[in-house]
Amino acid sequence: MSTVARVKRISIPQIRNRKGAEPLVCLTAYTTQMARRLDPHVDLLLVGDSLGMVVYGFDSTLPVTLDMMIAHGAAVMRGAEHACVIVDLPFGSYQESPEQAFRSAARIMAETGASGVKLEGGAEMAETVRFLTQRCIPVCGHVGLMPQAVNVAGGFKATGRSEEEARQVMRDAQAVAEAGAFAVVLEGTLEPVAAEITAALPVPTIGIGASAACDGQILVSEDVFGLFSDFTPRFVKRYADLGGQISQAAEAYAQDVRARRFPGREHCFLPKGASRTGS
Ligand SMILES: Nc1nc(=O)c2c([nH]1)NC[C@@H]1CN(c3ccc(C(=O)N[C@@H](CCC(=O)O)C(=O)O)cc3)CN21
Ligand SMILES: CC(C)C(=O)C(=O)O
Ligand SMILES: [Mg+2]
Repeated sequence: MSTVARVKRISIPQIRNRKGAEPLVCLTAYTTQMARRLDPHVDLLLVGDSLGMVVYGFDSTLPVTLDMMIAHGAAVMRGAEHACVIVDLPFGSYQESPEQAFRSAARIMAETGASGVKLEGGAEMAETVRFLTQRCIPVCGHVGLMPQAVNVAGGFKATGRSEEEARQVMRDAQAVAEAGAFAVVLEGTLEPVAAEITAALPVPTIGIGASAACDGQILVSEDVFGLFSDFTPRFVKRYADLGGQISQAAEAYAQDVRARRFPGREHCFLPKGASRTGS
């Protein structure tokens, strides 16, 4: 046995056991470098299919492929040692049948080393959630505003406004939890509905635009750091303006190159004995 002290990764049972305890801190990550920065501060990193919109510039998450999710999932795993890493199943990779979902999820597990997968859907996906969890694949549910359903919903719209919608989201959350999901993401859901669902479920709810009543919170990291501005959902709080800093840095670099201020002697490979400071 190794005597070297190593950081042990947060496990799926540890995430599940945080129900009603300290809030679960979650963010998305798509790259190794971002994962490295976030890893010490979060409980869970989600490799979200939102990368289709944030990284690839698509106007929905529908064009995202399983191969893209696997490439980014593996990249995030190379940068994260402490956080539990979960990968989204992309549109078209799981809706057809539990068997299709298993084949896609098994590729994610084997080829990325992530601890579990997330899939969108409620009661209609409960059978699939059970099929995966009974076959060694931890599943996180995702109900309420489901971005892969954008064409059915007619936009990215909050849900739970009518009594009927509220009952639907509750039914969906309970169905996936009952089917074995270790946690359920609640997106774009009115506060009283999110509070009721959180009280009813035996597993943690992770909210995005679903109020402080949830057992945890998640946001898209690029929204949090000011690196994405195509749109800003009202549930986003921005903690930095890295996009503005990149613009300023690019402008400064361009000015330096045009004025021949960059590169300086310290950036050059010089013959032996040449002075770096003199001219
Ligand atoms: N950068 C980013 N952040 C996200 O949170 C996110 C993605 N991308 N891509 C996938 C989905 C899409 N999401 C979205 C996108 C837009 C709104 C939005 O504009 N909502 C409006 C209300 C729209 C309505 O109700 O008609 C808002 O004011 O929040 C919400 C969630 C959440 N997800
Ligand atoms: C925002 C979260 C919940 C997500 O599904 C994603 O980033 O794709
Ligand atoms: Mg997603």
